[in-house]
Amino acid sequence: MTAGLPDLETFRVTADHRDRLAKSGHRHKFDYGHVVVGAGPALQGGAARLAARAALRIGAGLVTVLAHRDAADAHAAQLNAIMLQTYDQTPRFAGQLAVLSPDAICVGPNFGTSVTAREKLNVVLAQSVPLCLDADAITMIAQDRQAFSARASDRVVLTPHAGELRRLIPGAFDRTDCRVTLARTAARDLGCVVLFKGPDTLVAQPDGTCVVVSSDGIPHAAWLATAGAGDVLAGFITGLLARGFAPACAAALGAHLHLQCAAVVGPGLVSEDLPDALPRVLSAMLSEP
Ligand SMILES: NC(=O)C1=CN([C@@H]2O[C@H](COP(=O)(O)OP(=O)(O)OC[C@H]3O[C@@H](n4cnc5c(N)ncnc54)[C@H](O)[C@@H]3O)[C@@H](O)[C@H]2O)[C@@H](O)CC1
Ligand SMILES: Nc1ncnc2c1ncn2[C@@H]1O[C@H](COP(=O)(O)OP(=O)(O)O)[C@@H](O)[C@H]1O
Repeated sequence: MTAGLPDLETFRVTADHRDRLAKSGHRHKFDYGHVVVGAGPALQGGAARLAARAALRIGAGLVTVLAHRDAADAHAAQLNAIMLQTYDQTPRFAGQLAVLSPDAICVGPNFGTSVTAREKLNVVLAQSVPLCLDADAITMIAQDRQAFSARASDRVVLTPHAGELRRLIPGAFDRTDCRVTLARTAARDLGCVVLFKGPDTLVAQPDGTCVVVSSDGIPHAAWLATAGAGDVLAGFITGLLARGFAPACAAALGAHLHLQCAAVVGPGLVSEDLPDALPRVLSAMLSEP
């Protein structure tokens, strides 16, 4: 248990997690899953690219950024291993998504909250694969919570910070400031896995299960308070979803690895550094007996 968070299990990496994170044998890239990251407005693609790079670093076999054609030049100039697919009109977004046939999808990081962004979010919600919904996706869900709850399930992970969680469950914030209660309330009311970000990250499930991924004792964790760190976390989680980790496990393990990356990078950390610290973190973790 963690101080100040009674009755809460602390997330710990197990041998099974390590086995499943490793890549070995004769498997090929398609065996490790395909992540699609939905991107937003043309000149604001950085957050989607951060998520995409994080998903690739955590071992998804393929990662594609799906963007409007207007944004293609900006993305193409900055993507190499990550693939790029475009659509020319919002109605074609669904068709392109079907062609890509992802194993997990991330939407939210600078996705926008326009009418067309909402149409695309609805297409994503209709997919049967695991989803990580962050940032602007959460803001849109908060505007029509009932419709989301009717479609949500525990294959969906929402990753709100405190501002976003308040939008999702404003009434609960009037009743309590207990972060555990807030995370559990959101998971129960929305019917999906909720990762509540903060120095202590909470992962709650609709059945009330809740684990904490604590930053206690992790050097330099406070350097995660920087723009884009959450976008990277969304990418880590989506990559783990594509690799077949169950949503609550993907969320907690993703948050754990995120903290370990901060410890490796240290002071001066910016969000781009986090995915690129993952090889050192994974090498150390996978060589543990
Ligand atoms: N490099 C990039 O392109 C970046 C893009 N970003 C995108 O910018 C968009 C807006 O996201 P923001 O979160 O900045 O703005 P939001 O407006 O969604 O949320 C910020 C609001 O929530 C409040 N708040 C309360 N508790 C908070 C907490 N613990 N952490 C953060 N805010 C808290 C803030 O005071 C503020 O009013 C998203 O689409 C996001 O993905 C950001 O992730 C930053 C980096
Ligand atoms: N002081 C801190 N200690 C540990 N982790 C932190 C701290 N501040 C922020 N984080 C982590 O950094 C990430 C920030 O995400 P978020 O607020 O969504 O930022 P952004 O929208 O800029 O990407 C979350 O994973 C959060 O848990």
